[in-house]
Amino acid sequence: MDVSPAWHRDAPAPPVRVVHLGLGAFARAHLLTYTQDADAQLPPEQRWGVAGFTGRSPRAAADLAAQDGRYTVVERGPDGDTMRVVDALVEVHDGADGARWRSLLSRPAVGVLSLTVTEAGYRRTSTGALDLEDADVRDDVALLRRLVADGDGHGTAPAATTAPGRVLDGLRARRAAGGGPLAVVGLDNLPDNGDALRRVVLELADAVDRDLARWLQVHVAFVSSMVDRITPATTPADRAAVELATGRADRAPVVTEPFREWVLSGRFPAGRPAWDAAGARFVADLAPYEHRKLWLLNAGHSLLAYAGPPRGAATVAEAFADPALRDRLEELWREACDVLPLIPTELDDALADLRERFANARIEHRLEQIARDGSQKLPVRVLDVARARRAAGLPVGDAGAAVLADWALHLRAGGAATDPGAADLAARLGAADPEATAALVVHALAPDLADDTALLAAVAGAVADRHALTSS
Ligand SMILES: NC(=O)c1ccc[n+]([C@@H]2O[C@H](COP(=O)([O-])OP(=O)(O)OC[C@H]3O[C@@H](n4cnc5c(N)ncnc54)[C@H](O)[C@@H]3O)[C@@H](O)[C@H]2O)c1
Ligand SMILES: O=P(O)(O)OC[C@@H](O)[C@@H](O)[C@H](O)[C@H](O)CO
Repeated sequence: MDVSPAWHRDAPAPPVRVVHLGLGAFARAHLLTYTQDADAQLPPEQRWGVAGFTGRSPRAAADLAAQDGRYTVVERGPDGDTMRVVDALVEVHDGADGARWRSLLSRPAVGVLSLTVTEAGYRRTSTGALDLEDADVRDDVALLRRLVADGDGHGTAPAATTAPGRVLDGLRARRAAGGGPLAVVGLDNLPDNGDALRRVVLELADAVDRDLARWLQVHVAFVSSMVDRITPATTPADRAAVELATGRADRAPVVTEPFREWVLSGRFPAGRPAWDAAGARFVADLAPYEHRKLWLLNAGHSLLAYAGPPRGAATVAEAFADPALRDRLEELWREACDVLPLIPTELDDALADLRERFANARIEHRLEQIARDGSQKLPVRVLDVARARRAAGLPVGDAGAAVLADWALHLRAGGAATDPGAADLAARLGAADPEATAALVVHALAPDLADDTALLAAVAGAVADRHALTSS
């Protein structure tokens, strides 16, 4: 594809050493800025160039290819914007390009495979296992069995469909080519995302070829990471603002907040960018960091996403400015802090940051975006807190229970249209009474808590309160 002269590089592109799946807004605002900053002091040939593949639609690849992978990151603070061009993305491809995917992942020089494919992209059941009943997963099993049987290293075969399928296909090609060990890094909002990936990829490998599964266990390190940077979907107004400020039409800018955080845990057997030089932290125990992020920021987002729209709010900042929602949010945060094993000052600092970040009205983070796929998000944002409170012998958190009630109402109002994982539940909710609604919701999201009478009563009570409000 012809690259517009406005986007020509000033220096040669670095070699590909990271392959990334999921070229969404977040990867562009987070992984790629950390990688660029990590490489800043190195000559081009020693840098870690990133090859990006789209997860589903080819659109982001087409937009970015026209700019040689370069794009503008707008850091939008409460008082103004700063803009920078990111150069770390050196190749962009449609994820359906199986041949290029296999070829890059076969190279010994590629040391990292990273992913941002959304929570739903892991294709897990409610127990965290790979959903082997999923039709796309079944198709991937058949494709991968054929490829293993053919001994096809790169080939012209079509790409796998699912993210676990693509990861396994790339690793299969790497093994066939003798490409050596590799680190696979998760950057989605899931606790222990590296382990979640390991599980679905290994379960898929078991279904495809046991030898391949054994090779993975020895040669592939799955790295978990907690990632944080609020990055809404880019709007036409964002693109217009970038063109006005830079004089250059950008088809793929991202708008993000100034704040960013990355904490990783795991091994990198084939090296990695010096992300620590850019502020990332490497720790032995990631759990407290990811719980802090998921139980405070992400759970808070979900609360606002389901409770905000019925009160007229469309964005995080609008919902955060509503005193009633703000009270509920502070209560939700107290319930989570009760079971977060961090020192009080660290929690206070995180909450102070969150209050500032949620209040940033210049970041237009739409609640409808956050509300999608609640069936995948609420288990790790809200139900894990309920579990932790139960294990600690603490009373059920009413603010957490109320999020589940609001979600049930959101599904009844058509929310399952953007949450395929909740379609069955939404069909069963119908006109169920509060007790039946609570039982259905808790059973769908956390079967292990289905006998928790206190939780069921709290959710039913919150549903009844909402019914009373709408019928009064
Ligand atoms: N946006 C944020 O503020 C933010 C912050 C922290 C973490 N994250 C994580 O990053 C993920 C992506 O966020 P985003 O803002 O880039 O979203 P986005 O909608 O811009 O991009 C989503 C990406 O995931 C891919 N994808 C979607 N569904 C998929 C599927 N079923 N299989 C494979 N790939 C799939 C898409 O192709 C796209 O590349 C989030 O779901 C979250 O887990 C986002
Ligand atoms: O990106 P999602 O869809 O997993 O969730 C929406 C938000 O809660 C989330 O993106 C946050 O903005 C993000 O996790 C901040 O780091």
